Amino acid sequence: MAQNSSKPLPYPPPRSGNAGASFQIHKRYLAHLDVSSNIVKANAWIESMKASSPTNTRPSSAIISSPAIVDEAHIAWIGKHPSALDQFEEIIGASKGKQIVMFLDYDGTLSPIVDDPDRAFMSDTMRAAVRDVASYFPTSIISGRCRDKVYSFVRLAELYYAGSHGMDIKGPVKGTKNTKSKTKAVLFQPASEFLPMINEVFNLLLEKTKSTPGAKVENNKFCVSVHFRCVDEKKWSSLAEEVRSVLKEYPKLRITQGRKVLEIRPTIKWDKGKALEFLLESLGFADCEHVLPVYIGDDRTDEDAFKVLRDKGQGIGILVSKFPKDTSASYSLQEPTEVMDFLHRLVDWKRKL
Ligand SMILES: O=P(O)(O)OC[C@H]1O[C@H](O[C@H]2O[C@H](CO)[C@@H](O)[C@H](O)[C@H]2O)[C@H](O)[C@@H](O)[C@@H]1O
Repeated sequence: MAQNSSKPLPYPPPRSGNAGASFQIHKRYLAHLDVSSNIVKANAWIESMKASSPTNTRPSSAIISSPAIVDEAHIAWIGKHPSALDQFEEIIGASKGKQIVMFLDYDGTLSPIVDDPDRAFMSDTMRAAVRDVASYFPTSIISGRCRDKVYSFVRLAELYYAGSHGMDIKGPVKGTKNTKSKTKAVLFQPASEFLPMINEVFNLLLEKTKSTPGAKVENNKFCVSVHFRCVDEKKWSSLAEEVRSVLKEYPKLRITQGRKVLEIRPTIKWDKGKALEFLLESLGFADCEHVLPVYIGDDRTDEDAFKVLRDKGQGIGILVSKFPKDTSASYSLQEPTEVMDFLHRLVDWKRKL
């Protein structure tokens, strides 16, 4: 059994460099965070949701055997996924002779995580940073949210939007100066046949969960989110069981976990990674060597996009996280304010060219 410890964890986690390379990361710690199956039992969902969005910046003491191990884990993790701000020159170096194309997740990346999903507003300064970035580089928002909802938060008409985890893609009507092809209004909805089923399940989940204080069900058009953030943790198992009991009648739907949320979506082979590939193609960069996709995201569903970039050996994945997570991203940023700093640096660099 792991022991509790009173020694505070370093915050912010150490940033600089190669010190971490010599440490072996604590395997049990990361293994705990890695749940690769999409359909897992209710308890595993719960553990995964807790791990992906801890209530404070300290990893759960239940999975750490000593503070020294936590320090080592942090340092080793930063060694493997260094700050995209610290390594800015390296990232820029990789873009030489290439067109940077930006992909940005919304919640936890452009807006801080808050209790009420309807109030996850983006700051005006972040909006200005995204607008500036989009004036130099083709830019897409890829979100688990319903596309209209994420647009209502971002309100920038010049961007591409991929809502419902990439199952609802729409481009700007006008082409931008950065696109290689003459851009037509892109619209792609690979899961449209699931719409009636998703609505049915949304209503069933609303009914089923209404007796659980704090539970919230959100209709994201081609998927549904069941929020646990405001539910007493003692009730998480029964809430997860309610979700599972509804879903067992719908074998064509699957459940994935995010930050204190269960996400119900069609079983089709489509995710944020596929959306990234689709958007690159729509922008005229399919099989192109002269493109550098940069994807920034904070959640488990963003891993599909990080993995596409890693498997292609092309592009830059940046995970937004304050604590070690198993990830296919190469770099890290700690929180949305660091994302904004990174966007500013990109724009400043481009303006000086
Ligand atoms: O792909 P994303 O844009 O990151 O969307 C994933 C989910 O984000 C939202 O939930 C998360 O943010 C909420 C607001 O900060 C927070 O209350 C919740 O606990 C987080 O899970 C959104 O509401 C979900 O529908 C998305 O699936």
